[in-house]
Amino acid sequence: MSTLSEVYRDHPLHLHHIAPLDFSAVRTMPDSHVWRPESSNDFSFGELSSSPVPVIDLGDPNAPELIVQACETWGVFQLVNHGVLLSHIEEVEYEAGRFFALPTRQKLKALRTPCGATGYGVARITPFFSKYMWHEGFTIMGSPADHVRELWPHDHERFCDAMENYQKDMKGLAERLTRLIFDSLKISAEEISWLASTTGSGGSPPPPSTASTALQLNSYPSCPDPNQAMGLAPHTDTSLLTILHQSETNGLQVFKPGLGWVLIPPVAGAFVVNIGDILHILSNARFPNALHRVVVNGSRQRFSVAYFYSPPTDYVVSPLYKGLNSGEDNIIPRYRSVAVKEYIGLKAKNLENALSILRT
Ligand SMILES: C=C1C[C@]23C[C@H]1CC[C@H]2[C@@]12CCC[C@@](C)(C(=O)O1)[C@H]2[C@@H]3C(=O)O
Ligand SMILES: O=C(O)CCC(=O)C(=O)O
Ligand SMILES: [Fe+2]
Repeated sequence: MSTLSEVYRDHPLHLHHIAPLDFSAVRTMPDSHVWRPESSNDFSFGELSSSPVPVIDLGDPNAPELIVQACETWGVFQLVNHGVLLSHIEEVEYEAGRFFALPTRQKLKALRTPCGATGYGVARITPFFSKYMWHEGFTIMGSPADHVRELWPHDHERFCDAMENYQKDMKGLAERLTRLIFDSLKISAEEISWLASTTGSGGSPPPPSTASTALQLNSYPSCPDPNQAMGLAPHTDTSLLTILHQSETNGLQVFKPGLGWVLIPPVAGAFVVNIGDILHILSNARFPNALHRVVVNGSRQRFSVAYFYSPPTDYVVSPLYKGLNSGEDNIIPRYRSVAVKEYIGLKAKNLENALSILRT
């Protein structure tokens, strides 16, 4: 089976000639980065909406129902009391900050290779937009050692340990959430045999989990003209689900039909969990794949860390959710089946039209 980085390497976007702007060197907005000169008219009142994205306590006995409800109405929720050590979150934020604070010529040593998916660079969705984003990223799949060894020859282990510990934590949490959501959708255990079992029965060790995962460090430098910039353009994630930690600066917004762009304010210690394209397909469109974007700030740099969790690359995704009541049985599938790696290829060519290509 191919790994996630191999699959992304098979679908290169030729971003290698695009390096992020040297944000520390600019005092005015280069035209290449100016969005919406016609003013901020799509920052609708949704931002001031009185119905915020739900904040759910994972220790609450009603958490499963609350999560499914949030998945249905928003495709996104915030999660507190999730059991992940605060020190692990802080270490990742600290190391990410240390990386992005390096001088540009240092960061460029970690620049993604021509077809590579990992390392320093612009967002993968960049070629689909005519303007550049006010953003720099660092993509990790497994160990980041090869990218950072050169930057800190005597001291790269701290960075690597923080990223690897955090990925372990995220994997555990993602498995827990996936199991909870699939149980609620009455999707049988055989259908998700790829999910590591925590209740290894009969003394046999649980099967190795082969989920596809990636970690993305995001930095949005402070911007001389935030109203004309875009931190991260509107997109949905390619994952089953994404677990995001944002620093204490506002910026993340989700699009809710009928409401507009709604701010997801940072809540101390919370994760933002959002539904990606793959769970949207698996749920037969019962759960929306949350469309989200990031706006930038005039005085503060913003950071976030996103963990993308998906089934193995050769897993065939199909609408498994058939309705909860017998009357709803045999609901018509809205999408045709698609292997994870095939879907990544469709997205590399078509971005948000990838889903409509699969529509039955
Ligand atoms: C596992 C993933 C998920 C990726 C691609 C690959 C590594 C980097 C991820 C992101 C991170 C930034 C937004 C996004 C839209 C982007 O441009 O790169 C994400 C994308 C996706 O969700 O498709
Ligand atoms: O920075 C954020 O809050 C969101 C990042 C994001 O959407 C992503 O990495 O896919
Ligand atoms: Fe995203």
